[in-house]
Amino acid sequence: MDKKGQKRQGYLSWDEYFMGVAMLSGMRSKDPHSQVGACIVSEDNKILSMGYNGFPKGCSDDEFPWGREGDPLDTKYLYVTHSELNAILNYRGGSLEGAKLYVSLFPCNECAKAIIQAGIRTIVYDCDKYADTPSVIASKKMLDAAGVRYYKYNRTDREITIKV
Ligand SMILES: Nc1ccn([C@H]2C[C@H](O)[C@@H](COP(=O)(O)O)O2)c(=O)n1
Ligand SMILES: [Zn+2]
Repeated sequence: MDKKGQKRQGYLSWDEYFMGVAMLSGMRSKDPHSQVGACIVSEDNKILSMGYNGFPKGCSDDEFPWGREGDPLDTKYLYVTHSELNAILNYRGGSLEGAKLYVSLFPCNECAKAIIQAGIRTIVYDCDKYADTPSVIASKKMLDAAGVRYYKYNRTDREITIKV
């Protein structure tokens, strides 16, 4: 059948598009172990905000620690802002009520609190490598109680190449 005059096939699905944007955002992270990206989308599929894990403004990527072990004050954990929280805080447009969050790693308990309070109703996540930790177990407990829906991103194995 002649395809002339018909729409192009093979375009990105909404989930591929927004998870792709979240992953691209994660590529800005300086964290040597886990680069996490997030993209917040309105109910009608408009991108509202993005974020990645990093230190707060004024806290130098070269001076604050990126380590994972040892004295807690010498690890990243007390200083880093998670991608989801950065995406929420980066939003300047008002309410996030009813929004969807695409994130490359399942949200921790602290981000879950912010997600719930911001009114985000749906989470699409890719990796859940910390599923057995108290932080993620508590996160799911709160998200369930608050009626925030979450589902795993269905990887399509599509390779998206961008030359810059
Ligand atoms: N949902 C999440 C979970 C973690 N992060 C950040 C926090 C750290 O920078 C990194 C995790 O480090 P790891 O323990 O894997 O070395 O990812 C986030 O942004 N969002
Ligand atoms: Zn978090």
